[in-house]
Formats: sequence, structure tokens, C-alpha cells
Amino acid sequence: MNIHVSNVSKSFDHHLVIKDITFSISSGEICCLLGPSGSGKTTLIRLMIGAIPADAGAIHFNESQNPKMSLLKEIGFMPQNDALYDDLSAEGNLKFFGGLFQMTKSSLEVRIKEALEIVELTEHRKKLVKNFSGGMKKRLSLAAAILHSPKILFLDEPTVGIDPVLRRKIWDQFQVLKQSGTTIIVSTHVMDEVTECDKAALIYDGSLIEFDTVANLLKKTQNGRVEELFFTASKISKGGAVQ
Ligand SMILES: Nc1ncnc2c1ncn2[C@@H]1O[C@H](COP(=O)(O)OP(=O)(O)OP(=O)(O)O)[C@@H](O)[C@H]1O
Repeated sequence: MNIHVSNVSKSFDHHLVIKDITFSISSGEICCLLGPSGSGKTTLIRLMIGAIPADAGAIHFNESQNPKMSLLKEIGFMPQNDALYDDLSAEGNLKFFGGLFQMTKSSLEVRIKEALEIVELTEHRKKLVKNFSGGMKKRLSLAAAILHSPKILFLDEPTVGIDPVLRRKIWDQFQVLKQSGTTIIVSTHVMDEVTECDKAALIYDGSLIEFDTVANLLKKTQNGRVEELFFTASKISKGGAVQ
């Protein structure tokens, strides 16, 4: 599904935190949201999934404006802070989330098995989540987000606390999802992950200061290094030109 964000703004307590943001992402693209802490990445994701209403502007998935009930099943969301039930097992959590998406018993069973394999939690499926490490919770959250095979996947810092080997595996999985047409929006502070993405949105203090392909953005930096994108962001925000 394509995503169109048009002139979206959002304030909290009279403080404007998302400022007239417009961009588009095509089906099967991976777009990362880059910006310093507090720049508005999570808020933008929450606006896109329809968890909070925009004060102005609109968000469309293909031709349909979100939020819309019929679009719910098309959206997968992995929040920054895991939204899991501590007193349920890994499998119990996935059954619960699958139930929300009204998956049939048989497809739920198949998808739980697949999702647990992807995040390497098969052997821990019966364990209560309260006994999970932070990284295991993160992986289970990811399994919950992809369980219903959403057409759009929103990931808010998905690999924090995950070791490099599994992070590589998870990104391989994102690339597989992309190949099958899933559109992925991911906020990240991990530099290596930026080069996995097709497009990047640089956000600073609630404004979209750059939106382009990662290849084009890297060409605009002084040394072609991903880290420079962050410095670019702050230079632009201070009125400096991109060198
Ligand atoms: N529910 C809320 N009520 C009031 N202010 C909020 C709320 N949610 C976010 N904010 C404010 O909006 C701004 C953007 O926050 P947001 O969490 O979107 O940033 P972020 O880029 O995701 O940061 P991080 O990288 O640290 O997760 C911050 O100033 C934050 O304090």
C-alpha cells in the first residue's frame, strides 16, 4: 500500500510537535524516520497508524483516509515500549493479538509458528513474558506486529536491545516482507539500518527537513557517511546549507 502524509500537524498542550509534514511512500518501500530524541518520530508514527488524531492534514493509505476500521487489519505496529501481557506466555500473547485481527484458528496457528521461528522464540513459546529478557520481549513484539501479515508495518526502534546477529536476521526478514510488497516505516538510531532503507525522512524539531532516497541523501553529505545525515539535519535546522 502507498502512504501519503499531507500537511499533517499536531500539538500537545499548545506546543506544536509535528509541523506541516508532507511526504509519500510507495508500496514495498522501506522508509526510515531519522532525527534526534524528541524530534517527533514516535508522534508521527502514532499519527500515521491513527492512534492519535492530527490537528490538521490527512493520512491516506492508497485512496483511503486513516483512521478507518477497514484499514486496521492492514497495519502492523511495533511500539517502542512493548505492549505485551506479562502474565501470558509468548504463544498466549500472540493468540490474543491474532484474536484482535479476527484471524481464523488454523491461520493463526500457522502464523504463530512462523512468527516465533522468525524471531527465534520457538523454544520459549510456553514461557511467561514476565520471565523474558528485554530483547526477548522486543522480538515477541515484532512477532505480534507481523502476525496478521499486514500490508504496512510501522516499527518504532525495533532492534534496540537485540544482538547484531539477530538484528541482521530481522532485517533480512524486513527485506523479505518488502519483496512481498509490504511497506515499512521504521524509526531508528542505528546507522547500519539506514542503508537498508529505500527512503529516509529527516525530522528535526517536528519539521521534515529532508525527504529523499537514502542514496540521494548520502550524495548530499560531505563524506557520504550515514552519520553525516544526522549532522546534516542539525545544520539545516540552524540555517546552514547542506554541503
Ligand atoms: N502525549 C504527549 N503529551 C505531551 N507531549 C508529548 C506527548 N507525546 C510526545 N510529546 C512531545 O512531543 C515531542 C516529540 O516526541 P516523540 O516521542 O514523538 O519524539 P521522538 O523523536 O520519537 O523521540 P525518541 O527518539 O526519544 O523516541 C517531544 O517534545 C515530546 O515531549
